[in-house]
Amino acid sequence: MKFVVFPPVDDRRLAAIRSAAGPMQVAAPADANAALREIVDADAFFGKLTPDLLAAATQLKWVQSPTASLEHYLFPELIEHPLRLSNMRGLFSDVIADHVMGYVLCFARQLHRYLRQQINHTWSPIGGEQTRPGFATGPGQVSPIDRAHQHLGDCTLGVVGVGHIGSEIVRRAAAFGMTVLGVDPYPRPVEGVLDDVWALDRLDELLAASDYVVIAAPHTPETEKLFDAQRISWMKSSAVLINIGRGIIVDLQDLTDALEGNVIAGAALDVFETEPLPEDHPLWGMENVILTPHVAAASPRVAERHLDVLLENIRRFVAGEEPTNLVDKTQWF
Ligand SMILES: NC(=O)C1=CN([C@@H]2O[C@H](COP(=O)(O)OP(=O)(O)OC[C@H]3O[C@@H](n4cnc5c(N)ncnc54)[C@H](O)[C@@H]3O)[C@@H](O)[C@H]2O)C=CC1
Ligand SMILES: O=C(O)C(=O)CO
Repeated sequence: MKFVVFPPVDDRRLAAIRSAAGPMQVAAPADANAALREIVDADAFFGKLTPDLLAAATQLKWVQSPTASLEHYLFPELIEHPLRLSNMRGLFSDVIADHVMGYVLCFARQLHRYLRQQINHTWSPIGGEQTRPGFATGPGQVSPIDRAHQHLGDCTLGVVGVGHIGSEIVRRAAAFGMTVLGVDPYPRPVEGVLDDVWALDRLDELLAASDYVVIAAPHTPETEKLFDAQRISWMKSSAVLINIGRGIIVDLQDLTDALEGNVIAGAALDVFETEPLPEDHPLWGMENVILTPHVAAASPRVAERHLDVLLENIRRFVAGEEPTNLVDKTQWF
């Protein structure tokens, strides 16, 4: 058996790969021509598979993608090929869920607006001029300041795509006392937190009920521009749209128009239809928008987890077992 790694990885990783591969031969070609020669009799591959490499392979059975998302990895010959493909999903679920809760807490407590004020040394409670929220209007009355700051226990968070990342978001939101909803084409309960994940035909119901809508779905032919003007208009006018899945799922122009027209109250985005977001895009200047540059998955643990998945799948391949994170190539996830 033979395993090819291309493009090359560092020496420490290569040593770990060789150790996991045991009796399986490991080739680490230094350039594309060498990779074309090595892949001819390879059984397994890790890295960036191109149409040329696949065409040269004669007995490839398993490929491990280095990324979670596959929209830039798949091509027609690969989809049709009988080989098994596994991806890197699940490595960042906890840290991305933390990132999402960061967005939620900013909007609930207006932290993103107070940060802007802090830069200008401005003391100005959002919602009004009073300096003692909760006491300004007398017992039992809700002051404008109180109204401008949410109680998370009163809020509903709806997740679109309850997979690895979506499940972690559901767990965290529930721990903050939020009501949680979820839709997924393959609904599976999030144990102890959300028994009834809805089928996709209830997406608009989820949108109408949620104060925070979080997109944690992959880019697939079905999710492309899923959030257009019409779908965004199903959301509450007080709601916030959060996207940490893929930028193409949200029509950026429609979202911009919706924010400018107060169709929804805010947005927090880590991924964009165009990355980097152009410098002159109107979203940069909106006070009710939080933008992060595709960093929701960034964490010091990712590199080790990435290697762990690869090594586990090499071990499984050698043992004749199914890889973890197997992908349905026709569905792109
Ligand atoms: N912002 C970032 O840095 C990162 C973003 N991602 C994105 O997050 C996506 C999800 O990652 P995981 O949760 O690990 O993957 P996963 O495969 O565990 O979960 C994806 C879920 O989305 C569901 N889904 C598929 N089509 C759908 C549709 N039309 N509507 C609603 N749900 C649908 C699937 O059934 C699955 O349950 C990835 O595909 C990737 O695009 C992943 C890693 C980092
Ligand atoms: O692997 C992915 O899909 C990512 O977005 C990593 O940031």
